[in-house]
Amino acid sequence: MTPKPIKKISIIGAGAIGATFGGLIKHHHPDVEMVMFARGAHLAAMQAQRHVTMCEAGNQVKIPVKATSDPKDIVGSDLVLFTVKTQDTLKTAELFADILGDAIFVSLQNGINQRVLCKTIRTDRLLVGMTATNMSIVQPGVIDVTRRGISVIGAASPDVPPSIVEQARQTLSLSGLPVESSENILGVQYNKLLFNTMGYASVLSNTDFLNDGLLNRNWRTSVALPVLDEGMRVLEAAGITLQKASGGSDVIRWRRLMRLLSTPGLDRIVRAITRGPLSLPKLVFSVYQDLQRNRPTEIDFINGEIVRLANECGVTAPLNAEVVRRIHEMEESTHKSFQSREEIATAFRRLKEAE
Ligand SMILES: NC(=O)C1=CN([C@@H]2O[C@H](COP(=O)(O)OP(=O)(O)OC[C@H]3O[C@@H](n4cnc5c(N)ncnc54)[C@H](OP(=O)(O)O)[C@@H]3O)[C@@H](O)[C@H]2O)C=CC1
Ligand SMILES: CC(C)(CO)C(=O)C(=O)O
Repeated sequence: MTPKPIKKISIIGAGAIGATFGGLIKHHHPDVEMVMFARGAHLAAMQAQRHVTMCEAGNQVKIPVKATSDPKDIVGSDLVLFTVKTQDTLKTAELFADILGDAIFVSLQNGINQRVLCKTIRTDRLLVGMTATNMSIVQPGVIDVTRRGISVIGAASPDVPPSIVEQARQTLSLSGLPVESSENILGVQYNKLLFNTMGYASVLSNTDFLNDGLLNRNWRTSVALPVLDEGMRVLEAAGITLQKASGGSDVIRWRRLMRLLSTPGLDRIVRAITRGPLSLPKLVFSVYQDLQRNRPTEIDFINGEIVRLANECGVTAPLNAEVVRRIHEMEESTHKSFQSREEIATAFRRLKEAE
């Protein structure tokens, strides 16, 4: 069967990630009908201005979009991109599930959301994915395109015909962002999740993960490597095979690299190179963005997912549990005071020794 052409696209949760994909598709393909579902001040700004502003490397573009909060506006969509935070997944999906018709539904969120989405969304239309892009809402209606990374999508179950996966991939690629598909999307999602377990641990000390975290021997060997090792042990116990995206981060390679960096003197040489022309990007993790905005984070679905899986398999994950505990503590405190890298490294080293 020839897939239906994509004429109308809706973005449910048109925040940092969703508005970027939606905005860029509309920018490059003005004939596509683009509907952005958002809420609060961000929705109000897009409605008042009738556009979303995208900033990238000092340039600004204003892209005309229809912004709404009325679920009925979804009717007739050929593809729906779902980009709410993981904790909002079920209640948001339920608002739209009965009126999606034949729309292809693509979740591009962190976490393993298919478990929840398959309860409400047609399984023959349900795709999930991961994105290694990095974006943020810098003010209502304004998105900063911080990093154009790869995104990968795939069928959440064998019910989805391969032609639908390919059509979704081609549609999201209209944004100009690289998008590929994978037959082991669960492995891709967990690969990214493990990367984020280390990244979110770096948020505890407001550490620039690549430049000051991985290249700092004490933090790397006391926090990043043990958190990753623990996650990998849990996934192995759960029988999950990791899969990397082409050009994307591969946690198995990250682990090898981190161990290699412990060769005497090597991290100092790498640091000297990266302080020069080969500087590493500064990632602004979404957990950090949420803490800054006094919002609940997705920590329960990332480091917390490792803890959940560990419980399910009868093993333990105390380091990931500690990241979850500490991030929740920060969510609850009014002053987001970070501890130093050294304090966090000492606390995690003690925890590891106590195992
Ligand atoms: N930002 C990034 O760089 C990256 C994010 N991700 C993942 O992508 C997903 C989306 O993250 P991100 O774009 O940063 O999140 P944002 O908070 O920027 O965007 C989500 C948007 O959805 C809105 N929303 C929530 N519920 C509804 C609803 N019922 N109706 C309409 N709008 C709704 C939110 O409103 P409100 O603010 O009021 O809650 C918010 O504006 C997350 O899973 C995140 O982990 C993955 C890689 C990178
Ligand atoms: C690693 C990153 C920034 C995506 O590139 C992310 O997934 C997050 O901030 O949650």
